[in-house]
Amino acid sequence: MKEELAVYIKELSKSFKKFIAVDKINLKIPKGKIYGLLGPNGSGKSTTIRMLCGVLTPSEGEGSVLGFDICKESEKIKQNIGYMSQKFSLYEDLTVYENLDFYSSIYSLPNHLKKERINELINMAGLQGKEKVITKNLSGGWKQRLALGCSLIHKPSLLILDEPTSAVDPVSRRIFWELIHNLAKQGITIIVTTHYMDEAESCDEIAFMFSGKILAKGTPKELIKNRKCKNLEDVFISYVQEQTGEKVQSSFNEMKFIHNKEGEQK
Ligand SMILES: Nc1ncnc2c1ncn2[C@@H]1O[C@H](COP(=O)(O)OP(=O)(O)OP(=O)(O)O)[C@@H](O)[C@H]1O
Repeated sequence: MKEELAVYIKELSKSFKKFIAVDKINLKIPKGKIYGLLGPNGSGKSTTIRMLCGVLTPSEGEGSVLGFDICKESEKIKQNIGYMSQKFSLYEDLTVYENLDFYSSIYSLPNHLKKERINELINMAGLQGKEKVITKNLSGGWKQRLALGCSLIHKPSLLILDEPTSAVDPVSRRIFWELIHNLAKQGITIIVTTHYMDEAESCDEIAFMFSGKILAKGTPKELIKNRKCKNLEDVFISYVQEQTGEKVQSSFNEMKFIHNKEGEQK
């Protein structure tokens, strides 16, 4: 049912002049799920996310995020979601505590709730003992967890993560994903874009984007089983080959195609 969905979008498109960046996509994301948006560079993931966050007006289509209309109620969407990108949006010269305090002011958290909420997030992110450290002196993994804390300061029920782990080491990626799973267990819906197949496999559902379209969606297990492939990377490559009629030479992430001189596949 529609009200059980955190995100519902129908035939959503975005064009920049004549270029179609997102082409009639449909998504239904149930509350409390971790939903992965996958696709090579330029496939339309960030444009989709920007429309879901209410910062970019769709050219066509309709939809709602947390029950708010994406075309008419973008301000309400912005107030009710958490967003974190690979750039982290932290103030490097402020301490860990001051960054959280700053975000609590942006979201107008009442003074009597501030301290408690900041302490909750410091515990959630494992940042105890680092409250007074200047942010620029933190490693990438710590900055990432602080950025996650800042994005949760107003207790959003939907968290949108745009390539959150692309700037951190493998150990930090694993710790970060443990935090994400804990948040989902608390009922927070999570939408995450990623290039990493292991991350895609730990999502409840995924959609694979290519050239602005969604080529396939479902649970990782379903997709692998239905396509009779050994892993998700092979599933996606097989969909791209079917769509383009060309052979994919390299990994999903780079998507290089093999042509012969006549433009036919080798
Ligand atoms: N404001 C804009 N004006 C013109 N073209 C744009 C604009 N924003 C995005 N595009 C184009 O739309 C396409 C999709 O971009 P988008 O950033 O959504 O892809 P992506 O899948 O998020 O890729 P990446 O992983 O590199 O961020 C790209 O070809 C991009 O150049």
